[in-house]
Amino acid sequence: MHRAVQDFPAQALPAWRRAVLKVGSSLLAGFADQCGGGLDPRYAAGLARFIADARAQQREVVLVSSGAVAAGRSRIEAGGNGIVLRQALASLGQASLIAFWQGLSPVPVAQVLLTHDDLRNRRRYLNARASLRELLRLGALPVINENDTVAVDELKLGDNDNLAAAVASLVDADLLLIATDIGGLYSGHPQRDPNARPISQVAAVTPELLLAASGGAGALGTGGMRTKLEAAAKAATAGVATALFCGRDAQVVAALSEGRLHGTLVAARTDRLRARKQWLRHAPANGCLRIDAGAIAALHERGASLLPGGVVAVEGEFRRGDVVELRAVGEGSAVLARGLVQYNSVEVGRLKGRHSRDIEALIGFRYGESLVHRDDLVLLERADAAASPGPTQPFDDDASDARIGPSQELSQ
Ligand SMILES: Nc1ncnc2c1ncn2[C@@H]1O[C@H](COP(=O)(O)OP(=O)(O)O)[C@@H](O)[C@H]1O
Ligand SMILES: N[C@@H](CCC(=O)OP(=O)(O)O)C(=O)O
Repeated sequence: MHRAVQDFPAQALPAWRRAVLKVGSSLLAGFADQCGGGLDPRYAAGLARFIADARAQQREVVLVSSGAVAAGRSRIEAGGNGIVLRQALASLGQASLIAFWQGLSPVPVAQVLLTHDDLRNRRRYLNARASLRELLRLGALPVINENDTVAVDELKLGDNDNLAAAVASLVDADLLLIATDIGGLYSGHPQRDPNARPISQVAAVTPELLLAASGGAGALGTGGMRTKLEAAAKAATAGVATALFCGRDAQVVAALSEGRLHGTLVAARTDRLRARKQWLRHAPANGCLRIDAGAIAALHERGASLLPGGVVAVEGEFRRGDVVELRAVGEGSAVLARGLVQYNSVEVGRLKGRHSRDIEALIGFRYGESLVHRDDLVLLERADAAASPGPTQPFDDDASDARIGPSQELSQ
């Protein structure tokens, strides 16, 4: 049965500025005839060109790349497919995988290994996010893989499709691109079901679709189309659209740079920011920051991040990555905003009222200039604020106006 990318007519790729591109083993490995089973650049080169084109268009790409196990297999004689063997092979192949992408990338590549546990833990999640943002700011290409050596059972995301969806949410991407060895999603297994039809657009990932995609992976991949659809469903919930396409077809890959997709587009179910802010609105808070009038105006009028200078008092005990409420000074004042705090309560206690350039001098390190970044902050309507529970601790009268920092502290 002939399955071709022509099954998938061109459609517009949603506008994007930051994307996560996932490249599966099926595109990188398995051409034993030419590469002794190691990594083969024949398809990866086109994808690397797409990444370079994106950079030239002032866009950012984070790469999630499989292929470590396949690369490991080419370095050592080992039969079988057991989990411990795969972990060892991933370890043997990971350095080659990074070297492989570096050989194709005009900019420095950076290795990032993650597990599910890293992304479930709010502090490690924030740390990973900050590192990835910094890598992008520096102009590097982050190349992410699952940390297979330590990832088993509940630590494991299990497949890089789901890892890519988690990363898309982690880095606030507006698009998830999944390159694989088939044109897109079919209504049945494309190699086994003669009646399988191509599906160009998916408005919602239904159980029926998941069933249609459950026919298993190709010879080299792990998840098959099912994990790609599961990943797309997760991304959709986080407000990110997913494009599934054939990374083996040079024209399909080149068309992406021009905003055309030949493949399957899974729509986002909500706006990305709305999904995040919705979560923030309802997540339980562990503390409260009392902020001054300058800070309140900056948050409302300029959509600013909260810098230390605008904080007057700290209430409750919280850790980096916890949700805190922002309130004006004064008993009975309503919750104005909620957000993820970048420093713990002791650190914020030392930083309050001070200029952000002094952060390192005051606490010995620095995660960034803001206490609550504007991307991690939701301003509440009056109705939300009224519904919020009261402060976790009584108002701290020790905070004197004399310690309030300059309002120009609240930048961005
Ligand atoms: N409904 C379906 N539509 C498309 N592909 C499917 C479907 N069901 C199963 N597949 C299989 O999924 C494979 C892609 O997944 P996989 O082998 O895991 O690749 P990767 O290494 O890119 O993750 C396809 O080559 C195809 O054989
Ligand atoms: N972490 C493994 C990849 C696991 C995986 O999801 O593979 P794939 O289905 O090819 O994307 C590796 O690097 O080999």
